[in-house]
Amino acid sequence: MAASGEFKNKSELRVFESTDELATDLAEYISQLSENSVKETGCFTIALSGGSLISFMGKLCEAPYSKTVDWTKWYVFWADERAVAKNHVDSNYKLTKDAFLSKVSILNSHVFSINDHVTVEDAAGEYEFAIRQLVKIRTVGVSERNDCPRFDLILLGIGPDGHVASLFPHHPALELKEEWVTYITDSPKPPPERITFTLPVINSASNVAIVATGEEKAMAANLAIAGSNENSDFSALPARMVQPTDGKLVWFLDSAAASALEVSNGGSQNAM
Ligand SMILES: O=C(O)[C@H](O)[C@@H](O)[C@H](O)[C@H](O)COP(=O)(O)O
Repeated sequence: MAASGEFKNKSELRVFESTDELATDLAEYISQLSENSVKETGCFTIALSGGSLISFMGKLCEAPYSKTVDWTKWYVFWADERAVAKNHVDSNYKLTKDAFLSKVSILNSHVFSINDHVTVEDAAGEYEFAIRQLVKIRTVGVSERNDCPRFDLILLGIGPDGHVASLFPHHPALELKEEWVTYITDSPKPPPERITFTLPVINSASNVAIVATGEEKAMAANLAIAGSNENSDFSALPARMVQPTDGKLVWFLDSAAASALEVSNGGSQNAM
């Protein structure tokens, strides 16, 4: 690890010289969270995003994790999903299945993908209903603060514009307080129709990890992590609004994505 830093708001920054190093540390981080959660609650609930993030899950499919992780206790969700057929090249389900799910022994009945035969609005409503049922039977934990589902880990990517999941700058979806899952039909990043977790759900997670690699993410990562409070328009950068209430946020950056940050080695920094 090239550098790391703890911030006042309990978030942590990990910077890596290479994406291979990042993927190795990410696998260890996820494996550890899985082990702790299975010990505590008997299961591990993880929500994934799309994009390059999934390519960094490959190490989890290799030794030692392929053998040490108790995959039968995993429950997999999507923090956002495109409203396309599950076998479509744009589907996050397809992306995750090809790169990860097809290589580990997670039970099919523990994988919760969206209904791709209905409208995006209905898909969002059905997805939220399914999660509400799983909270009722305590498969998914619940936040004591606001009855939101409390996922053990939500894995997010970040766009050059600072979007996370399918929550884009200045979008009304950022304001939602009651809904757990919503839908958009105007995504600036194609395809246009998507479902997405809302911020209350993301910020109710026990752990959130944001993974960013490449120069094109450097500005958004810097603004989100070290942006000055003068720029109080948080809605301009959804990634800055990821502040888990009773959870921990860890940033995984390669050196290119961290290139706009001045992070002293191991030093602490004022974050957002
Ligand atoms: O479905 C999506 O498009 C994603 O969930 C989205 O939030 C993605 O994670 C970021 O856009 C980063 O994508 P890249 O890492 O591929 O740039």
